[in-house]
Amino acid sequence: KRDRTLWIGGMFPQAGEWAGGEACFPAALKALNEVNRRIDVLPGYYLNLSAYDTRCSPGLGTTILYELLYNKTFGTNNSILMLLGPACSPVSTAVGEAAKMWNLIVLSYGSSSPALSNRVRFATFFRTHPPATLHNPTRIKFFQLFNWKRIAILIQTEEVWQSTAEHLEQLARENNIHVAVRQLFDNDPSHAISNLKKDDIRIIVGLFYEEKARKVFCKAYQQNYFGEGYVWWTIGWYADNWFLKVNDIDCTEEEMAKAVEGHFTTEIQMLTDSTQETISDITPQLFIADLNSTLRELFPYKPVESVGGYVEAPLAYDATWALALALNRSLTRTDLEKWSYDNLQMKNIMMEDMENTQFFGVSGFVKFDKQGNRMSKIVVEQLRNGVYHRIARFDAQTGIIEWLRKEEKDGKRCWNYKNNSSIER
Ligand SMILES: CC1(C)CO[C@@H](CC(=O)O)CN1
Repeated sequence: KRDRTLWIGGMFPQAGEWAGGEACFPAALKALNEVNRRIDVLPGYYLNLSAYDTRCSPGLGTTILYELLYNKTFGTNNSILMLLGPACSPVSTAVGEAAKMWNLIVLSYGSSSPALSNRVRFATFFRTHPPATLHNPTRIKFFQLFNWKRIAILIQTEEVWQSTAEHLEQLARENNIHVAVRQLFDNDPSHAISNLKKDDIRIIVGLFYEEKARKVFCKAYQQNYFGEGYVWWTIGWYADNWFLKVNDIDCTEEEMAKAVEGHFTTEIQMLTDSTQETISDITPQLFIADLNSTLRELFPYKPVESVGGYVEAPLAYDATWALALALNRSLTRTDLEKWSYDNLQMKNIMMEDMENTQFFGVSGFVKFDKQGNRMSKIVVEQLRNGVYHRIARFDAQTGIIEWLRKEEKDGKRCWNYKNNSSIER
């Protein structure tokens, strides 16, 4: 019986730079429904979500935070116990920095900016979406495996990429890998690429968004800086066939296919491969099947994969569960109905309970580190004849690589599929 209500706030972008809320809001609601059906989670209470669309805008997100804090939730005099979201990093940066002033815990499901790991600025911030810096240990692991001591980093001037590059340089130094060249570019990468060529760089880590990736590889093609002997590492979450959308560059599809052939990508694994039942007693596969059918109803004219935030939906589902489980622990230690934004003692209890929350979710094992970050596995893919193949999965916490192409069990051969021994530099 749930005759008492606890309130949480929610921020889900339905438009803007990244409309991740399109799929993440339905996923969060699914988890919330399951939580409210379970008699062992928040017994006696109904967890109510007051959710808003931030349109991925920091300004709008800030006004929504104000609404949630002051205009009470739908006329009740309840304060929200925690905030689920925001998704976009710029919104999390604005809201996350302000929220600590009200002792409000923020649990994002979609923010990748490394800056958000700063525990001084974002004292009450947690996320089930790992920071972009999580790709770096995997890059270093592969450089060590193939004895590459000399690399370059090509960086688009965006905070997320510059802070990722700094972290990568620090890891490289610690593993005596030499970052010979670090090239920044804003819009046109031509000059940066000619510098890489001049320095005879062979291993390049590219940190840029998809639209700039097309420019980079088109310019690389035009400067004949591609093919065997060069190993590019870029980002794995670009749209499929991103390199064939040539209407914003002056290269043909054939030229682009040549330029990008053989490159490697890293991306965070957001849906576990496991088939075991999760905290919500359903398997990850059943979760996805159920989400797909809901999204087909909500977005009948879109393939589910192109619904905003589809890939991150498991992170939103697990964030909702993490929040409910943390509150469930706090309920045994304090009277959450007496929560108010100046209650430091209760905030400390909720912080501790969030820090100690861990469970197996649809995105894999969920546990937060001291910066409020959740760690995940990283998947390495390689583009071969225009098709991405999953090569390996790496867990930075255990240092274990799983080779995913049995015929290349040691992974070594995955380089030599073009016999380009010249890259052993
Ligand atoms: C993997 C990606 C696309 C990285 O950006 C995140 C959004 C953000 O950090 O603003 C969402 N997930």
